Amino acid sequence: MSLKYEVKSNEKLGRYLVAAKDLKPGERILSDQPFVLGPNSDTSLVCFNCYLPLISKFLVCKNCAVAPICPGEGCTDQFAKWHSQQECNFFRNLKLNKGTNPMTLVQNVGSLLVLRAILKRDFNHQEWQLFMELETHLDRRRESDVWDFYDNTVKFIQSLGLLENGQNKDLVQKICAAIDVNSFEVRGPPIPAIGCAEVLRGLYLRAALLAHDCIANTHVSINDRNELVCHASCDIKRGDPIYYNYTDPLKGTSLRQQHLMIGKYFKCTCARCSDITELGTYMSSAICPQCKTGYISKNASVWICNSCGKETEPSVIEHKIQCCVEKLEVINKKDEKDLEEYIRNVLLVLAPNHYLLLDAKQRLAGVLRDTINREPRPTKKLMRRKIELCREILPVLEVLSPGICRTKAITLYELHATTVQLAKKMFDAREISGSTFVDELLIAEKHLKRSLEMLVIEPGNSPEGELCAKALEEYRALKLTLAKVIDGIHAQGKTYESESVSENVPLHPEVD
Ligand SMILES: C[S@@+](CC[C@H](N)C(=O)[O-])C[C@H]1O[C@@H](n2cnc3c(N)ncnc32)[C@H](O)[C@@H]1O
Repeated sequence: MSLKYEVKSNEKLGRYLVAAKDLKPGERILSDQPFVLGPNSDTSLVCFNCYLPLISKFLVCKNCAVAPICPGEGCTDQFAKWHSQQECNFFRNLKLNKGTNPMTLVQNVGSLLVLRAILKRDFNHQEWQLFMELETHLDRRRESDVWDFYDNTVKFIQSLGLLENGQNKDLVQKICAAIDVNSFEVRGPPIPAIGCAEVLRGLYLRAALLAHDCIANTHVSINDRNELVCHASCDIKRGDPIYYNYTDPLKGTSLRQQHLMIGKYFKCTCARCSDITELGTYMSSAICPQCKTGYISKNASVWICNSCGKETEPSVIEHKIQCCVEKLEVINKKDEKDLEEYIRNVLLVLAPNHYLLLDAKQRLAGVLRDTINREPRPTKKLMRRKIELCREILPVLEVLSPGICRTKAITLYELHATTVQLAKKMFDAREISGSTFVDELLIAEKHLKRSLEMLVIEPGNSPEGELCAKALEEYRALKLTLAKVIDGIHAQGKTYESESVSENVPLHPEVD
């Protein structure tokens, strides 16, 4: 199969990938196995073989008698194994020749990824060369705190005798930098019965060449076996750069730029970063304190209103926004009332799609989902509110993550689920006719279909892949319910006629 991408290089981006042919949304561009994968520098202890967190006890590998591994039955077959034969032999020699004991590795688990990368030098020379060619921004790091932060890792690697005569410590700093600048977050194996997992970092030599844009044209997923797959999220024309978003698209420009500058050492100049309205979403804007109708956005150091054109003193507005940030930090983000109150108050200060409001709305939709699924008789009011929140979030996602997007797929799935639940409740209570019920089910079907179109590219063995399987079952069930309701209408001697419920008007918006 011919490659879907080519590697190019320019002064601004360094090396980057471009489409070698026209690419369609959902088309696979590349897949990649990790060069190295491992825990973060601040992680707690994990099994050296499968990366499952080791909470209270651990065993050591029988062969090397050094590497901490899962207790009891040992690691399950489900997850990839990282304690290779070469590493095991290396540890065994350390134990025999230097008296290295398991506690040394336990205390240095944050340096394991660097250790595993340096061991590749002797066992996979070709990949090692590619790894050494990655962008590191080493000179900029030399003057920063991060250089001192990795001093312990340098000392640890040195103590293992891995730096040959004359090889300077910069090699370790370079490995740390290559990992920081180029790695992807990877979900570690979930703890059985608890479900939560460590966040790992994986370095993928081909995917590392993807350049950044705050409006990506790709969708990246990593499956349980740690394979990374990159799909086109929208149409990409031959010769166009292939972009991945290194930051969180649901954060405002200043936070995204801060993240890119600190972690990746560049100032993003993409279309979204160059537009004070963030492509018309006003995601970092506030309500103009002067005209009270327009939105003020920051242009260089000036806050200016899009309606009355007046400027607002930066310290005044920045103080207000900071209060909203701090308030969100302290409220109980699992409490419906706290979140509702926060949204109510902050709507008086910030533009309606401000990223703080979107964050609170997403959390509230999650809380409502849990309540609706838990309660035997959830109220219509709860369901309507959840539908309203999904409808408010979706248009912003359409602008910021056009095409295939994981958050959009999940939000559409949630919107479909609650639309079905609400319509069913009202139909069972004879509050709506059979035809209105069918109309609502058809709207839900449309949302579910769009969600499925995005979820189908998720790996089967990921939470999103599992959601895809569930959504498929629900799609079949929805089709059956639709047929049954239409049959019921016919059995009454009537015909189904669309009552054309507008999608934007919540069904029967009276309060319960
Ligand atoms: C993950 S690496 C990408 C591969 C890298 N260009 C190389 O040649 O090895 C990330 C680095 O690429 C550059 N880069 C990626 N996207 C960029 C962008 N939109 N603007 C400026 N630099 C970018 C920055 O130097 C960044 O630290």
